[in-house]
Amino acid sequence: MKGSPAQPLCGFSNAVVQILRLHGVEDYRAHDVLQDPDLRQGIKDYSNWPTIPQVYLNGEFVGGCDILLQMHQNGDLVEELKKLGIRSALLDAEKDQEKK
Ligand SMILES: N[C@@H](CCC(=O)N[C@@H](CS)C(=O)NCC(=O)O)C(=O)O
Ligand code: FES
Repeated sequence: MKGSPAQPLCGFSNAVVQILRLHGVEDYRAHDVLQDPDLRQGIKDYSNWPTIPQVYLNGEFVGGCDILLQMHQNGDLVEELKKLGIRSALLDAEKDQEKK
């Protein structure tokens, strides 16, 4: 990403942080490519993907901001988190809604 989860330095990186936060995912490793030109280029070569941010689940490249947003909207992100043993906080938020 650009910047850090606490202080994203680009709207695209910020969007990814916010989507993950919505699902209750705050404990992940983030690397600031603005601090490291080799990482900035190297991660693009590694994933064969031209832009930052890049999201990896269990070491597997998932996509950037657009793809994460799409996965958030179509329910895939909840499913992918489930595969990692992470229960999305959004599921509990929905339950709370039902109770009201
Ligand atoms: N549509 C992209 C938005 C991200 C994007 O366009 N990133 C640009 C601007 S931050 C980028 O990484 N450019 C190459 C670079 O800055 O090294 C996505 O889905 O992630
Ligand atoms: S830093 Fe300018 S669009 Fe991301």
